Amino acid sequence: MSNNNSIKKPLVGVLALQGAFEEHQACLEASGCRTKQIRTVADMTEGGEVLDGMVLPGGESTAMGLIGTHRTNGKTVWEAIREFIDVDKKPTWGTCAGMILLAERCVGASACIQEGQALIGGMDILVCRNYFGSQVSSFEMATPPPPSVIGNTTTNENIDESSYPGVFIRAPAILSAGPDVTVLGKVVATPCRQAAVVLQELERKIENGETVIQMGVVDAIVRNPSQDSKTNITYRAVIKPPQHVEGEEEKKESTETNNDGDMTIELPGAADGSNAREVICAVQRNNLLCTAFHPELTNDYRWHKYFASMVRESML
Ligand SMILES: NC(=O)CC[C@H](N)C(=O)O
Repeated sequence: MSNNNSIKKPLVGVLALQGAFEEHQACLEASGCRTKQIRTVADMTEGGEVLDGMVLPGGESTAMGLIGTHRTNGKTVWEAIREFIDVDKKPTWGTCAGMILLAERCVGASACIQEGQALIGGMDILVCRNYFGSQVSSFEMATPPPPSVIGNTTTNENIDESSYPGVFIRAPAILSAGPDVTVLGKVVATPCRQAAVVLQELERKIENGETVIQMGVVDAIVRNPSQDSKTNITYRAVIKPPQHVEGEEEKKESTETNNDGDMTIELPGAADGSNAREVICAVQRNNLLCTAFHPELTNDYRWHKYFASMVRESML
């Protein structure tokens, strides 16, 4: 095994089934990485060089799920990516549709998939698809800047703490995040009409004390037992109403996950009559990074540089 990683440029795979993969490649290359388009399981190892990280781009998560879970023989691309994340612990970043794929739980209409959205999972978050509206209501909004790059920051590299131009295109929002997820950014935004209906239905169920498993609009990942001891658990993600113990101070945004994978959530409340809510737009959990917006559609490489630093750090 060659160990000259300090001079080796990281090799980042970009899932290229559909969506904005070429734009990600350009930004990653401008941030000191080499890139490779990934369409099949074989692409992930072909050529003898292992990938150091992976990016799942924006696009259409249902379409990507249909291709990514298609099995000809051997592993599906989704299974290979799960292993890449869980077993190899390689840095993986999902943007927009890619973030949906990395979520453990997802609400929002996915009309054509009966068994629920084909999620890869791994990030302990509940996302709402298309929260910010349809394609025509795409917009740009200031979002918090990414964390500063990890590792050897040269002193002459200025740390830019100005807001980051978030490009939101049919973007999902994160409604709640588990206790070991680091929230890297929040925005205040009104859900689109369709998302408001989904939220209302979720809120109604939660208020009635109903446990949400799959309610038509809720797609929850179902893990299968596998050979690997690390993932040798079968659970169905379940959303339960929050348990308020009398006298205990009410916890904001409480999200707890027990060992069965059940999740107790509290949805972000409407701030005022406009129904705007404070939702999460960027998170990290160990080797996983998710952003609801599209950093690959701007000339601001700060998020790509941050991810590149996560990848370099993992190679040490
Ligand atoms: N720009 C995007 O990636 C949009 C995501 C899309 N709304 C989905 O559900 O997959």
